[in-house]
Amino acid sequence: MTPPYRDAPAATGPGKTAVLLVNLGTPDAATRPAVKRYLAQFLHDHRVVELTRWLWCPILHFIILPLRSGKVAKKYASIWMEGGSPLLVHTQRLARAMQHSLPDLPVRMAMRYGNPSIPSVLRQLEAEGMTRLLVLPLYPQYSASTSATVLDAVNKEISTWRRVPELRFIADYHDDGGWLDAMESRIRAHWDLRGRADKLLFSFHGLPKRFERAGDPYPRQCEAGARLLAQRLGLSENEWFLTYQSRFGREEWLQPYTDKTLEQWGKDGVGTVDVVCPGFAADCLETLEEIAVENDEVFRHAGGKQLRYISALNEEPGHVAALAALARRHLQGWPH
Ligand SMILES: C=CC1=C(C)c2cc3[nH]c(cc4nc(cc5[nH]c(cc1n2)c(C)c5CCC(=O)O)C(CCC(=O)O)=C4C)c(C)c3C=C
Ligand SMILES: [Fe+2]
Ligand SMILES: [Fe+2]
Repeated sequence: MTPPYRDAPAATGPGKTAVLLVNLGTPDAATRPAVKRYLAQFLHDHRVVELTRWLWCPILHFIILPLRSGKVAKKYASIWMEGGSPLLVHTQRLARAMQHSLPDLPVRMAMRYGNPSIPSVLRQLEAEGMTRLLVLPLYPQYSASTSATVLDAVNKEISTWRRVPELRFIADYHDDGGWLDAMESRIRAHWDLRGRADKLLFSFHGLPKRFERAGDPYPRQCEAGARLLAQRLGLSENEWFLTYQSRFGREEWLQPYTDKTLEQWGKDGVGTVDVVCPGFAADCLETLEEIAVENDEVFRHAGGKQLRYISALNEEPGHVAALAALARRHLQGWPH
């Protein structure tokens, strides 16, 4: 029987170290079929939906994909940029800027779901002679549903290679000094421009509560990072709050929920709120639409005056410097 391994490309030099940035992924177009394709790949990942196939597949194929894809495509259309989905555009710009900061090795980006896929980018790097790989998932806080599944996809691809690269993986950077500096500057820059709101809300993507009970460190890392930022910003306990957004399905997710909190604050007479989403390295549907549009409506409808969304770090220089320094630290001891 022929072994299932791909031949190693002929060695052409001493081997290369490469950095791979990975983000979640996004549809190729703001259309129903493209969103359906993307959601189907995403929601078949067992790290994301931990249900047995026989139970989940009928729900996914007959209820969720048909009902959700069109609705979500319209939301994507409302935030689409000239170069594509904001998540893709900002991740591409970030990777390009990081390449300038790390000129002596290739810096590439891939998406866990959709394009450019992890296998396609890894094969390109392999063809260029890559023998050492640093994987940096663009998630400051570790979760099995995000960071771990990136490693799964890398391992799945290289499990078919005869010569696998040496591998390093950055699991999280929620308390990294450089990243905290960048986040702090981002918030202060917003305040310099628009003044301080009555409250600063740290809104993180949610997870099923079940994941926390199973030992996922994500909520602890969200809390630790938000507290460090609040301290750096000199905020007292009643000036900031942490919530979780983007609930999916009927079971309980991490609480307190962002939308319910904003609704209550609107009713309680809180006038203005600044919302920052430190879990999102790049702006995307969950920030530009869910926070800046949907939750703004929730807040104002309940009586609030104004919700000001503080944009993600995206490709801004402080973010690039922080991630380049983080990568350099993890590359120590490797020739490049
Ligand atoms: C179904 C369960 C989901 C889990 C668990 C989950 C965790 C999780 N997601 C992010 C980051 C992003 N999620 C985004 C979109 C998105 N997330 C889910 C579901 C889960 N996420 C869905 C179904 C979608 C698609 C949109 C929708 O149908 O509502 C995005 C935005 C992508 C974009 O194209 O803009 C990001 C980013 C994290 C960090 C996380 C766990 C910590
Ligand atoms: Fe299926
Ligand atoms: Fe998500």
